[in-house]
Amino acid sequence: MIKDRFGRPIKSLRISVTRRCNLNCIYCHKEGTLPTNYEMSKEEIYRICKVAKEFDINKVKITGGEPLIRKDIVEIISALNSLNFKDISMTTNGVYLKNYAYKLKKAGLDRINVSLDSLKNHIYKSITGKDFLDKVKEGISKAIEAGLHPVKINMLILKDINENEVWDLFEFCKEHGAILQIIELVKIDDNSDYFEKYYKSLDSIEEEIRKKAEKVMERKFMHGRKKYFIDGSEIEIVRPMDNSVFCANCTRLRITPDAKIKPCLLRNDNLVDLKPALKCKSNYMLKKLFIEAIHRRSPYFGKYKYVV
Ligand SMILES: Nc1nc2c(ncn2[C@@H]2O[C@H](COP(=O)(O)OP(=O)(O)OP(=O)(O)O)[C@@H](O)[C@H]2O)c(=O)[nH]1
Ligand SMILES: C[S@@+](CC[C@H](N)C(=O)[O-])C[C@H]1O[C@@H](n2cnc3c(N)ncnc32)[C@H](O)[C@@H]1O
Ligand code: SF4
Ligand code: SF4
Repeated sequence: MIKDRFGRPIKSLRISVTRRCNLNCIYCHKEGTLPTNYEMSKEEIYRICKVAKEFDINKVKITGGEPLIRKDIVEIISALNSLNFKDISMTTNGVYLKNYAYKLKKAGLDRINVSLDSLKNHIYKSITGKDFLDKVKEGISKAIEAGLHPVKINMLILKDINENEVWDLFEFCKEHGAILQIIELVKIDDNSDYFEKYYKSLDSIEEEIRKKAEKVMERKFMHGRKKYFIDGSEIEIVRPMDNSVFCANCTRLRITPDAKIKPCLLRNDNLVDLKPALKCKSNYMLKKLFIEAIHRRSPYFGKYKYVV
């Protein structure tokens, strides 16, 4: 298992297959990617994943923009499935999920995360810009029916907007057999005004959850995130902001839609462009660039941020 200079093993690849999206969430970090017209082909994604497997990277997450906007998304999942990853997952806004759930499962997708910040139509619309709440709910039901497991519901907490909906969303997840994932708003250059206005620390929410929990677990190789077990259901908490423990346990390498390795969500000064190497027949250069990108990783929050 390959490790970076800070002893962090590289266990998963997080691939943004597009930057395009059918929603317009006000807070969106677009996985930290920069605007581009280039979108990797299915073949390029496959080749990058094949090289990742050679480094013992056994988990892959497909994200966006919105991954279900790509016409060839089912073929992409099939191609990855042929590489025998232990875990293929996707994060989606769920708008197109109803039609895709069975096809994705059949192609080899193991599990799915669906973003849903509110169960109220007007709030959902004010966050995403679109009136698609019912479509997302239908998508979630189909994903569960199709056997994608687990289905996680991503709820990003915004002050004075949806902070009082945690327990409604928890009940919704319980009814559907899904896991609730509560997410802290992350600041990026593009959302700093929004951040000042709507950032909410998760301290009080986590404390409330902790008091109700029968059991707590830590995902050691996933940022040390905490999972709380309540009434036969689960809540996972994602708290990246100023969190050196989160970064110290970061085991992901990211791929941008324009075929660059992105060592950290919050940086764009250390990208490694794979496009020239993708033009070569052999994978030799690709492998060298993977090693270079792993070498460029450093925990963003904590004392090592500026180590080069
Ligand atoms: N700062 C930071 N945030 C991350 C990182 N990975 C995921 N996140 C955030 O975590 C939230 C949930 O991401 P998802 O795409 O649902 O996936 P995940 O929960 O990270 O991964 P799985 O548990 O494997 O499904 C999103 O807000 C992501 O931006 C990371 O490496 N750094
Ligand atoms: C960037 S989206 C891409 C996948 C898909 N379009 C979706 O919305 O699920 C992936 C996840 O990042 C989360 N996210 C977006 N902007 C964020 C921010 N500023 N802070 C924390 N999480 C964010 C979203 O809520 C979503 O769950
Ligand atoms: S659906 Fe996902 S990618 Fe699209 S704007 Fe919302 S968070 Fe961003
Ligand atoms: S180092 Fe920290 S901020 Fe950067 S990707 Fe990893 S967990 Fe996220």
